[in-house]
Amino acid sequence: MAGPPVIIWEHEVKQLLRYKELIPRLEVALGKFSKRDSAEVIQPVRTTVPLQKHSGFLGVMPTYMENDGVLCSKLVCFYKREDGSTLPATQATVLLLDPEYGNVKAVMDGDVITAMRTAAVSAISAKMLMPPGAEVLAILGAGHQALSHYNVFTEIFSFKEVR
Ligand SMILES: NC(=O)C1=CN([C@@H]2O[C@H](COP(=O)(O)OP(=O)(O)OC[C@H]3O[C@@H](n4cnc5c(N)ncnc54)[C@H](O)[C@@H]3O)[C@@H](O)[C@H]2O)C=CC1
Ligand SMILES: O=C(O)C1=NCCCC1
Repeated sequence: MAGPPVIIWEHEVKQLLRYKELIPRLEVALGKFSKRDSAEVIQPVRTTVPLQKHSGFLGVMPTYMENDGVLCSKLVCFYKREDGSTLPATQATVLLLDPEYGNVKAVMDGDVITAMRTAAVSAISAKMLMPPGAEVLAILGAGHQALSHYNVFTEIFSFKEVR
């Protein structure tokens, strides 16, 4: 019978996730999603609960990959912060469940996953859409997403300049 869930903290997620492994896996997952085959991926549109008092939302993002035996959900709170606020704009947790029994197998910090997954899918779209020979990378903002996008874009492409 299942034991208690494994907890995977932020520093451990950071050690485990590498763009060179994440990107090919995401490309496969995106391909499966595009097939619209319910045995490959069921991923309903994110459900959001407004947190009006706090100018934010709770987003619930479940996915089931029957063929791969993967059942998981991200829970993410995101907020409109005041200019200059030092509070995080998003905070996320990812739960991995056993699809047969329904028990939670792992509770993972979702902040690094959110930063790296979002940037990795941008990089995948750039692989297909970026004009060949593009020399300048421009990023708006300088927060978490800006940094993760900088990291992955400079890891897989060669730019002469980043603005
Ligand atoms: N689609 C997805 O999967 C995800 C989307 N996001 C979205 O990405 C955005 C950024 O998220 P984080 O990097 O985590 O937030 P963050 O708070 O770490 O960074 C936001 C940055 O934008 C800058 N900024 C704000 N207004 C600006 C303006 N008018 N012009 C230029 N820069 C401006 C801020 O100074 C800050 O550096 C948010 O809108 C968030 O909701 C975040 C995570 C996942
Ligand atoms: O899809 C996500 O993940 C997020 N989207 C909007 C902001 C927070 C995270």
